[in-house]
Amino acid sequence: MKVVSEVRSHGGRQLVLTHDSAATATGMTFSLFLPPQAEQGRVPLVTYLSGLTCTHANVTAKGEYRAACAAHGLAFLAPDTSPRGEGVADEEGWDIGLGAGFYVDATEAPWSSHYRMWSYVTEELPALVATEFAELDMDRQAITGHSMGGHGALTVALRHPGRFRSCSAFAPIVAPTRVPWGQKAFDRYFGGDPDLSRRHDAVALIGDGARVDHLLVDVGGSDPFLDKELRPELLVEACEQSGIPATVRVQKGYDHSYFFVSSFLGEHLAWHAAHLG
Ligand SMILES: N[C@@H](CCC(=O)N[C@@H](CS)C(=O)NCC(=O)O)C(=O)O
Repeated sequence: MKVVSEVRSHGGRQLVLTHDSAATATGMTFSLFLPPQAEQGRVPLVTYLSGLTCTHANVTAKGEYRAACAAHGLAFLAPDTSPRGEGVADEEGWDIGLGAGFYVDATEAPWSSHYRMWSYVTEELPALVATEFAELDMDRQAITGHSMGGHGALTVALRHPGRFRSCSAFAPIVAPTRVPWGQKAFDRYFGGDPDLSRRHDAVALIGDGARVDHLLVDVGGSDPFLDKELRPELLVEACEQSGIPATVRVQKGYDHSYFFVSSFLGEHLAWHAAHLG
């Protein structure tokens, strides 16, 4: 692992790091913010999964999370959204391939050789940061994400009961098997395999019995993707039917951008901090 950059911010350390990933068989870059409290002892970790077209850099530059992380003593981990580099498959369109890994392990060629973002974010990256940063308390973790990353956060939390004390999301794709972005991705990455697809669909997972303790979700009322791609009402219905306590808020006038995410990320971090103790 190599440090690409390190800067002081809000009394903490904002790092960008790179390493060779066994999961994706590529180099991978991620960012990690360590709050000032990490200099005195171990701090909880919030993982943030980004949306379509993003790298680690979008939230790191535009997420405005550092003040809240420093106030609450939270570390903030932001991985990339796909493998990149020579030999990594891509296809025309920003909703597939590079920047659009959908947090799954692809089974179909040509994607399967590198697109293994599920293994990367659920196993390899947490193990790496746990080894490299003794100041992280991996028994106190939370997860959140935006859009495709909201889908990632929900599915990762639902399939790892007990690992995350809290899960939240911004404008998540809640039922990828039922919307164009998800259908296109699962068609390419899984050849449309219905069982694999179902295991990466938050609403379907809840229907099949997966649970989290509680959820906090914000969506923008003026998000152009709301009705066609995000469909938060399906998550509300699934949570009502399954008894998952969920706060799903429609934020009037907000769109899908980082102007929306950054407006509520501080509130989400305060909510995570309350659960992380
Ligand atoms: N590129 C698409 C938009 C894709 C998009 O909105 N991506 C979101 C996540 S789903 C994002 O965070 N984009 C990067 C950014 O705003 O920095 C378009 O032109 O309509």
